[in-house]
Amino acid sequence: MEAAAGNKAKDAWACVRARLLSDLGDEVFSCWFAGMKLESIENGIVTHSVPSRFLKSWISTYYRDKLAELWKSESGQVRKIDVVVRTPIVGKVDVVARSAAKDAAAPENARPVMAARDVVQPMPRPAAPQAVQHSSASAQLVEEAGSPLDPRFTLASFVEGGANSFALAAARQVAAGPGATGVSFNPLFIHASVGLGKTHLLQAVANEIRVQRPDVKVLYLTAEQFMYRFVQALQSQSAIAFKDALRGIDVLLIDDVQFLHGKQLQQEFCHTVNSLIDGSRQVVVAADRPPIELETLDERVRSRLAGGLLVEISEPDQALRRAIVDRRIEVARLQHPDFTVPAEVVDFIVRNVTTSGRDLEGAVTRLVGHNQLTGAPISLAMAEATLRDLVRATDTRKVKIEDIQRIVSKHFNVSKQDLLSSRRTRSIVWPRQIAMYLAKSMTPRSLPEIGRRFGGRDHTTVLHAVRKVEDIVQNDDTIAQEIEILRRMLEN
Ligand SMILES: Nc1ncnc2c1ncn2[C@@H]1O[C@H](COP(=O)(O)OP(=O)(O)OP(=O)(O)O)[C@@H](O)[C@H]1O
Repeated sequence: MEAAAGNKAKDAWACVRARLLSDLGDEVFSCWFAGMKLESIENGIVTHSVPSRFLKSWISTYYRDKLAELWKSESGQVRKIDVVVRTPIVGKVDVVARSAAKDAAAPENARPVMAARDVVQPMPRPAAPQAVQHSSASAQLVEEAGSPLDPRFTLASFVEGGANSFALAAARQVAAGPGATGVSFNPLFIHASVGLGKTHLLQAVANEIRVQRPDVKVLYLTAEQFMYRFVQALQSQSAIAFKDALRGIDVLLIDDVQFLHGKQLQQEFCHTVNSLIDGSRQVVVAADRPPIELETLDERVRSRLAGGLLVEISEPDQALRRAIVDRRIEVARLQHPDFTVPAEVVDFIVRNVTTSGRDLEGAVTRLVGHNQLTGAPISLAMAEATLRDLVRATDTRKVKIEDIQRIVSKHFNVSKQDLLSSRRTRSIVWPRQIAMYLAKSMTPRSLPEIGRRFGGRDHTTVLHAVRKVEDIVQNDDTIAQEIEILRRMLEN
């Protein structure tokens, strides 16, 4: 935005915010709009960004008209409101929201975001197993609240490798219960970027407990489902019964906790987790980043979650990728015994699809689909054509911290050594902060890892740098453009 136009837009947004606050009240405003930012106004289209896919859908479904009405009263030229998802912590907009939403159980009208989990799915997914019946009404209430489990997600079907062996060992331990070894980690917090097996592991724990320890009350919920159920219970005046029922759970598994929003819901979540842990019940939580980086969560919730065992699943190495592909081919062959994949095609997938278990599975699934639909045997040429976009997606996501350090050093004319040193002169501190900001926004690396790669700095130093640059980018168009140029250089 031009400076004058930018200021006008910011003023208009301040007025719209104030009207939202006064019309909707403090609680609703802080729940849905506190993290909303104005990204741009172009050709009558106002683009807002929010920190999560869930918020995007909720606001688009329930508040888009309200936003449009308020914006139109500020400027007659506004025609349309767009809401997009920005990546957390930094202000980068990620318009392509992740497709997986795991709440198949929530009623359609109460569920703004429900994309199909796997678009290409050659094997019919078996129906979810019947919920274990517990006698009391409260147990029944909780059973109904749970998200359905995918019976394919078991500990046995989870392929072990260096990237996930610690997480798998912790999951096995929780599934076996503290009685098995006397050791317990509470809460167990598993974090990993997209598609690396968090949901698989959490559901595997629930599936295992249901089979091996049927007396144990286990509940798997996504954070979104937790929110829906709580809101439903509040509306139907059954909140107390619902809270009691939740607190009677033996093992509570909450997935995608980065989507937990709203002050009251976070408080309820925190109370539930506290009372379970205080009562020696097990809590397992998964998220796409460690607790310290869950910026939308209340400080108390973050510190509670950080107080147990933190386990990261990192990107699969070559051996693990190969094992996942081999396993997936084996499973496909159960249904399609003629399905064969030449070794060179397996090598091609393992070398080129490097980011997640989901993409590796997707690659095999596509080959099955192609093979079944066309009858053509799998060949390298066919794989290259069919998997082109998966390979390209992998390539573009591969910005390395070393590249960021190299390009930022060159751009600001400082040496890489200075960038990693402890020198505190402004001419070095600023490029260093920009480099850390880019590392956070363009790579899947966590704050502690970025800190380590920048001369062994603490994660709080990285967080400070990220926030500082983010603030400046919001308010200074020249610096925003300079950073955009660096971003493009890195993407090319
Ligand atoms: N180590 C593994 N062994 C077997 N399958 C795996 C492994 N890692 C990932 N997968 C498979 O990849 C797919 C994606 O995994 P999952 O949904 O558990 O990822 P996630 O970390 O929860 O992703 P998201 O952050 O998008 O929710 C699943 O079908 C899962 O079975």
